[in-house]
Amino acid sequence: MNIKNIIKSFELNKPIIIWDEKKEVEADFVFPAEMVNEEIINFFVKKGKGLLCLASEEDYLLSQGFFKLPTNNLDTLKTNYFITVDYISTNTGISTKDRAITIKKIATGKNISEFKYPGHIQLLGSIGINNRKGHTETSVELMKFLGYKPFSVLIEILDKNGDSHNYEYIKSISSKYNIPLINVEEIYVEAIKKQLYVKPVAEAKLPTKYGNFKIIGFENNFDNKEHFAIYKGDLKKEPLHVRIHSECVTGDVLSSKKCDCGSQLHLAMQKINNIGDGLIIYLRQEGRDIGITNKIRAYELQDKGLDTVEANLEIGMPIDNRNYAIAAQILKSLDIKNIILMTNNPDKVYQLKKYGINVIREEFHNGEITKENNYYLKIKKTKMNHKIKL
Ligand SMILES: Nc1nc2c(ncn2[C@@H]2O[C@H](COP(=O)(O)OP(=O)(O)OP(=O)(O)O)[C@@H](O)[C@H]2O)c(=O)[nH]1
Ligand SMILES: [Mg+2]
Ligand SMILES: [Mg+2]
Ligand SMILES: [Zn+2]
Repeated sequence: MNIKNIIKSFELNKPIIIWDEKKEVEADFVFPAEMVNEEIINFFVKKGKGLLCLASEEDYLLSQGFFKLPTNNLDTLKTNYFITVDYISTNTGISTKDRAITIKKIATGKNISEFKYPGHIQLLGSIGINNRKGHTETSVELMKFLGYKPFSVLIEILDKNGDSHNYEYIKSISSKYNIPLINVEEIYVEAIKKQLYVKPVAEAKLPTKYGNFKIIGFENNFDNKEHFAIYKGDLKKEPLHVRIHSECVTGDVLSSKKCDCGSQLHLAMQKINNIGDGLIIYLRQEGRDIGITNKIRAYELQDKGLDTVEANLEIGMPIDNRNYAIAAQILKSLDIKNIILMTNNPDKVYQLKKYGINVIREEFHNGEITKENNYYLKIKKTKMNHKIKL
């Protein structure tokens, strides 16, 4: 993401385009609300043609007295619509001049007492990029880390025929007007690198069968799950040995032989105890983050002959739903940047690097191979590209 180009575009009174390939190429023009003017609104409604919206943080809007529209919850995209408003001194509210005034007034901190409603500016509440990766959240987040006030104006782009979701058209608009095209995912990654949603809040001794460790608890505003970490020695050691372990209650707690999880966890504890310095992050991502009940559903199908990949797909779940942004956040909260990662899973390495962690190298980390987990591990190796030695 080229931040200079984005700011340059705004300074030339041009928007940027934020697009989302996952939502079948939804693309919106986006501009900082604090800089809005008639000319840009005119461009938005002429070339964008969708619904003109002003996005801001939900908590802020609520604190200013703006409120949400009732919903029957049938909108699967979960757009967080607030009321529509016009600034009190506007005329009909619909002219580009009126709309620019309304937007500016919201961005300068006016509260609901100075607005008429319903009106012509649709308000949207951002619930944070960690909770939802929509245009609302990404555009507000982008404003924040570019140093603008956290208010964005946005409008969905419809093509010549009035259709949305046309990537070729969006690319052509971007090059015709020389407007930077930015992906939702790029903004998400940048937010994970720049912001800190997690902080260590408690630490205690944890003597174990495998050595004397310390355990750390976190305040987590990222996904609100109770992830924790254990470590031994000096966390300042560089590069630090790190194991990022996803919860497997059947393997870790019940000593199930169906997988290698419990043995991998204990091996990591033994290794770190021997090395003297290292960290294990225990992520509450049961069942590759589909939850224990879904994992049991998948196990039921595996009893009937499906493999671990087919079973997840059969119950309508992704093969692997894990996002390691939270692991990158925990490392960042502990001031750890350079690591040796104990894993056979290339996706852990790929994602951590993407989120700004310097994985100096990966250390092969085989658990116990049993007759019960052999087929499962073979599938992980062949279908999920894990570097398991069988
Ligand atoms: N959905 C599903 N999840 C499983 C199955 N078997 C194990 N898991 C989950 O897979 C995850 C394994 O976590 P890890 O051992 O940290 O990760 P990994 O992908 O094996 O990668 P490395 O061990 O680092 O090489 C845990 O969340 C388990 O609960 C299965 O058959 N189906
Ligand atoms: Mg939209
Ligand atoms: Mg594993
Ligand atoms: Zn397991």
